[in-house]
Amino acid sequence: MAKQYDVLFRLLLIGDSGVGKTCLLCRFTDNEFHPSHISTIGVDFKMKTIDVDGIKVRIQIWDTAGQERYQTITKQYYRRAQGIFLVYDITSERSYQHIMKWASDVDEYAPEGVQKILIGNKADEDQKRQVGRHQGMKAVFN
Ligand SMILES: Nc1nc2c(ncn2[C@@H]2O[C@H](COP(=O)(O)OP(=O)(O)OP(=O)(O)O)[C@@H](O)[C@H]2O)c(=O)[nH]1
Repeated sequence: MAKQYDVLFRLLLIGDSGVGKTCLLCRFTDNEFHPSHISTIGVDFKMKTIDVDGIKVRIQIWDTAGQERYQTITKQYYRRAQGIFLVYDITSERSYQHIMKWASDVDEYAPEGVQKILIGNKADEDQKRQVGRHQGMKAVFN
């Protein structure tokens, strides 16, 4: 049987509960959006294979629970990540302030040199924005 992919990347979504991590993942893998918030319990993952210049790249994205009570479990997944998305909600100043905490967890638990991307989610809710565009663009990582 032909190999289904050439390279595999393990990516991780982290951020406060309710910022929209699961929704980002569903949009990316299935192009779906669910308006309800069903909190992730522990961790979950989805995969998608994309073609990059003829190379089959399998992306395995781990979706973690933002709730404090699952953090002992979720931190165990940082170790194997090659890339980490740190997600906040532009309508929640609090979720943005917590990015510093999430970033320090990455420094502590993820491999050195892991790639980090900051995502300001819920961009469609601009009228409720609490985090300015420039604020979001300011470097929050070392
Ligand atoms: N308006 C708007 N709502 C969104 C967006 N993304 C997610 N939501 C809503 O925000 C709520 C939380 O989304 P989830 O994806 O479940 O949040 P989560 O970060 O995975 O939460 P936990 O699993 O508890 O960590 C849901 O009601 C979503 O419908 C977005 O881009 N725009």
